[in-house]
Amino acid sequence: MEREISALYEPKRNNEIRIFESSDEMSTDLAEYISQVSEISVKERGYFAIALSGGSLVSFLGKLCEAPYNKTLDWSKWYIFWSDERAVAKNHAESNYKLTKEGFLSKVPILNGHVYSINDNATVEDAATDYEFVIRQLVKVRTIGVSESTDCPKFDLILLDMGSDGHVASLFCNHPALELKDDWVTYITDSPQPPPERITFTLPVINSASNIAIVATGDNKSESVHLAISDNADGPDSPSSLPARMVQPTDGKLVWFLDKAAASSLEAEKDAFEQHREY
Ligand SMILES: O=C1O[C@H](COP(=O)(O)O)[C@@H](O)[C@H](O)[C@H]1O
Repeated sequence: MEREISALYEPKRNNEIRIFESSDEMSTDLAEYISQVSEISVKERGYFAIALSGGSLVSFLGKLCEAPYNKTLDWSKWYIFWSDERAVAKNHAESNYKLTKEGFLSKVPILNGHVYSINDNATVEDAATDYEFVIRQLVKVRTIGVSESTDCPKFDLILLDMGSDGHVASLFCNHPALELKDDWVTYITDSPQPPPERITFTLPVINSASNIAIVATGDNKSESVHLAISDNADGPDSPSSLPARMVQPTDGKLVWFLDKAAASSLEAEKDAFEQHREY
């Protein structure tokens, strides 16, 4: 059975799909996954540099704020970044900082000095330049690792939430920002979803991470999940029409966290993969 399915579905190296029956199960497994990655990073490097995103992902971080993780994790070694931010004040309803602060950061003992939010008091261009500068300083002292293959920062974990159109961070379909090779952080002023101005990690930075997790929930994301994951999907015509498909770690590992609705278009895979099966 497994052999038959792998003929239908071409596996990609170092990718894994996890499909969950309920939000509660996803939240539980995501907490365990993040906890394991953080413990390995702290053991190997002395730090855990994690980049967060906005969207529904944040609601799945709740279990990390509870026992046992709130007591057992070495929170003093956590360094927090954002894969993208909207150009709004930090107390604005559309701010990714506000979302993650209220849903996660305010509930765990992470040191304030380790929280690297994106400047909401500058133009998007300046905020992107400043953020890249800060990251460069932290790479120099190795609080953030460096990728030997790409010379980019090597975050221990980048958590992404895929939008229904297949965007990740603030990298939108067919946007020129997807082509950037040398910048680590960039800005856009024409986001197809409000607000128009945003700051975002570029693909080289995302793909240089040691670990990338993409969360997608709901049946409005199922077609994009299918196009992003399956080599058997028709289209997209060019990779940039589906940014999530361009997320492919250079040396790291990618894990998809899907609920059943988001996984519902994975026809070939659906029969083959129970929860936590690797492909
Ligand atoms: O605009 C954004 O959207 C995505 C996905 O959000 P969702 O509401 O569809 O779950 C998010 O990952 C990204 O960080 C954010 O800025």
